[in-house]
Amino acid sequence: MSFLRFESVGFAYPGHGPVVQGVDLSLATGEVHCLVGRSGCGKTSLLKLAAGLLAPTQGRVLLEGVPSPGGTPLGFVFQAPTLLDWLSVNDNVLLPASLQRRPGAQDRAACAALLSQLGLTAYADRYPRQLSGGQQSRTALARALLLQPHLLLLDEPFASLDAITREELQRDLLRLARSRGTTVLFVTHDIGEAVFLGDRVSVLAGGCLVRTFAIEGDARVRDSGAFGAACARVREALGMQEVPA
Ligand SMILES: Nc1ncnc2c1ncn2[C@@H]1O[C@H](COP(=O)(O)OP(=O)(O)OP(=O)(O)O)[C@@H](O)[C@H]1O
Repeated sequence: MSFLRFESVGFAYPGHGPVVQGVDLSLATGEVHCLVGRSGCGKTSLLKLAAGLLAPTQGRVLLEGVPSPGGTPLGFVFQAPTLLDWLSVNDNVLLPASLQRRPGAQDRAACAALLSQLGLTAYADRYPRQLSGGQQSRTALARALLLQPHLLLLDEPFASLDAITREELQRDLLRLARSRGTTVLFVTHDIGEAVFLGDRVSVLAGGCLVRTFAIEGDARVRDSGAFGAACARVREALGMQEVPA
């Protein structure tokens, strides 16, 4: 059984034409799947359909075999870190637990472990305005992982970061997702980011899934020829022309 499955999924916002059409896609448990596509092609809408924040107007979205949202715990990281200004890093990360109950020792231990794994321990008592962009993104990632979600949905979470910080966070994300067996659906505009992170990369255009590529072996190693070739295949599927120097 696939972990997350889109079956002939279509979606239209009320009073508008379709923004997602005929999407068939299955993610295996623990898979990191990247969605790339031009602005407005329906990536965020597809993430929201996976989360059950939108209901398909055609087809169905199944999470662990039942229509989403079912009982599967999931985490969502948005493009902007969306931290609460008036809460410390520690309390921002604990928020998903605080919304359900008074955080207990187990929640605090999970929070401390995530802060440590993401290099944030020294910043636990700071407020979001006292953090760099990368630290804010790490805090948002820690918060999304607090309740050990089975599915992590990320909508261009590192888009505003500089290249060095972005690469560090990509590695942090992969390390944490792999060690926990978390299934990840990651939206990005950045082809290199998609090829580096994804076990598979899907290309979305005009709300339709046009191609899915498996990324294997050396294709995951940045600067390798195979990585460049995989990026070129994705670029071609996006209909992007190579511009001669
Ligand atoms: N609430 C809404 N009501 C009507 N149309 C919407 C709504 N939200 C998004 N859209 C439209 O749906 C289409 C797909 O939007 P979506 O946000 O899914 O695209 P995207 O690929 O994530 O874009 P970007 O990369 O720019 O974030 C766009 O044309 C957008 O204008």
